[in-house]
Amino acid sequence: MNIGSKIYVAGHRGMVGSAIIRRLKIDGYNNIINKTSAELDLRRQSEVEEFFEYEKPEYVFLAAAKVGGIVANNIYPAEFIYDNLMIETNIIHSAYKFEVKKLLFLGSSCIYPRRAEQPIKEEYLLGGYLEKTNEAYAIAKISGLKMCEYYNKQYGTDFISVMPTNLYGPNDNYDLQTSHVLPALIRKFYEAKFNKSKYVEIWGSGTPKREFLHVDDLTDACLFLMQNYSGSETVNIGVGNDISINELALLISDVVGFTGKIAYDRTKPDGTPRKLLDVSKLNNLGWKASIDLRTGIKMTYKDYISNLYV
Ligand SMILES: NC(=O)c1ccc[n+]([C@@H]2O[C@H](COP(=O)([O-])OP(=O)(O)OC[C@H]3O[C@@H](n4cnc5c(N)ncnc54)[C@H](OP(=O)(O)O)[C@@H]3O)[C@@H](O)[C@H]2O)c1
Ligand SMILES: C[C@@H]1O[C@H](OP(=O)(O)OP(=O)(O)OC[C@H]2O[C@@H](n3cnc4c(=O)[nH]c(N)nc43)[C@H](O)[C@@H]2O)[C@@H](O)[C@H](O)[C@@H]1O
Repeated sequence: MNIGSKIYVAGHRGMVGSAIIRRLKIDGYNNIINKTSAELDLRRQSEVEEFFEYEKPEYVFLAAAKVGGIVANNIYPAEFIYDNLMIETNIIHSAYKFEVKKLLFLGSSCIYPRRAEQPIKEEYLLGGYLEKTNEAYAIAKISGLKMCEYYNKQYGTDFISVMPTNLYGPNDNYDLQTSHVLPALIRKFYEAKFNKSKYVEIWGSGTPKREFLHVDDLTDACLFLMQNYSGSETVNIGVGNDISINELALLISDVVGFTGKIAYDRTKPDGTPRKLLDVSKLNNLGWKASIDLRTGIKMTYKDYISNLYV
């Protein structure tokens, strides 16, 4: 990939896609193409093929997907499997058909078995049952990474798959019904402080553990892998440590400056008890995360506040 290469970032308005674009521009790439879902619905095969035939991108970052937190995944499994299977199938097949030089597919740590040994190595894939709350999404993501593997095997393509852990950062989704835990808690603690509420309600028991990676670190890893890695084996992207949801809530309340109490809505699901990625493969390739969680949350909170008043 050089600065004049034609690069298609699918999902460029999302948290990950927008971070990839930001970074590509900083690095001087000047031939980036993209389309919103209103301009090109990636679930439509013929439209996607027409787009690839016309644009002939050389490199593709596949960051378009139907994405959401635990409750959205649990309530809308049909949408999560249909949208994601269609988007992946159309883009991966078009990338093969119109001779894309290299494609990077973004999966997710929820592809691994619910009870996987911790930390989770790449080879634990398909070694056990999936977590029910995001099974539909996970099956679609497993299909996507397997498509990359099979196309590489049969057609000799250069499609790589990365499995990021839970992400956060600027341009995240702050809708309290559909968001992930970190943006939801930033908003809940901010609003509770603003409204002088006595407590903030978090979902579930607070005991599940999660690993959080800032999206700028993710982007750095994706560009590093696009430049330095080829192969059908997936690569985990994470920070290598995790914290409980309770600890996360305390950290965010501290950053925001909320002094009230935390309450628990136990009618909401806990999901996977733990999903800490083993990132030794990525570390051995020469990449490590650099943004620590407190610093990342401070940066994200600042961004959240600045967007409230625009
Ligand atoms: N967020 C996380 O914690 C996390 C963790 C692990 C992996 N990932 C992976 O990272 C990738 C990006 O996630 P994200 O958090 O950036 O998601 P996001 O903020 O929800 O963005 C998703 C993007 O996909 C696009 N999209 C959705 N449906 C589409 C369709 N039918 N046609 C065209 N575009 C469509 C949307 O485009 P428009 O804005 O134009 O509608 C949106 O910009 C996904 O593959 C996800 O699985 C995310
Ligand atoms: C990365 C994504 O992870 C998702 O799983 P997953 O980490 O459980 O998704 P999250 O929605 O981030 O929830 C993580 C944990 O935080 C708890 N939690 C506490 N308060 C809240 C809140 O206000 N909002 C949210 N959303 N959670 C909250 C939630 O019950 C769960 O135990 C998958 O469903 C996706 O498919 C994807 O893989």
